[in-house]
Amino acid sequence: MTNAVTASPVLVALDVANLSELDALLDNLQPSQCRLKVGKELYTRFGPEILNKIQARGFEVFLDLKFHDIPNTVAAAVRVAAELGVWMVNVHASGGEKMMRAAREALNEFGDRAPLLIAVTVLTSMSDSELPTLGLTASTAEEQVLLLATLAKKSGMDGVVCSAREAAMLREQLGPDFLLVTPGIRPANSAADDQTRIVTPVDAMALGSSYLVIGRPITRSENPQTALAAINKDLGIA
Ligand SMILES: O=C(O)c1cc(=O)[nH]c(=O)n1[C@@H]1O[C@H](COP(=O)(O)O)[C@@H](O)[C@H]1O
Repeated sequence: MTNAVTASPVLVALDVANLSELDALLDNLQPSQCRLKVGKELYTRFGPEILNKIQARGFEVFLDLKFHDIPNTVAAAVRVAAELGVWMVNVHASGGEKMMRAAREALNEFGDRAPLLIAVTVLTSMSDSELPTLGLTASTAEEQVLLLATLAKKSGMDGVVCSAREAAMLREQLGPDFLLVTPGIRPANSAADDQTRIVTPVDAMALGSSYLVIGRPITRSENPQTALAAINKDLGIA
């Protein structure tokens, strides 16, 4: 997508439970400072209307519903996301090559207006020790991330969601243009919460991240705008 409204790589995760919390955040944040991510909680409660509301304020939106289903269903879902005008949408890479290719083909018909299509690899809340419980033979999350990211690139994805801890390895293996969207970002001295594979914003960019997904360190801070401004400043963005 062209005509980006912000130079910031920060995607603020709007994981809020009600409209008053959302409105407080929307009043506090500016489209020139960040993009916004609408996830399962907000979307399940309010539906596509919530996207109109946020986009009407000038924000570009990452619709994070992590689609994972049969190819026909996922293709139809990403097509609707494109019709809703979102800037980025995601699917689970573990849905496989056929599913990802179907999603890609569905978006091709939108040309330049197609949202960026991103595949989730291994969730940043997951640690190496959990992999065997899923029947995965990779001995580390990094190994599984590389496998899924390589498949995602081959299947026509614009990039992947991964931990910034895997960003340098993926940047080297998959080249300069493949987007690396990294959650699990924690400014120094922030609580890790339920994330296990965490990295600071500055380190994440240095490791090769394209976009940083940041939720609670901004949305639960006393002043979200100040928290975001501090992160942008650290990243050298006015
Ligand atoms: O796809 C995502 O955005 C995502 C993938 C992943 O592996 N880990 C992950 O935390 N996320 C999302 O990134 C956000 C992180 O929020 P905080 O942990 O509050 O910064 C949440 O909205 C998660 O749903």
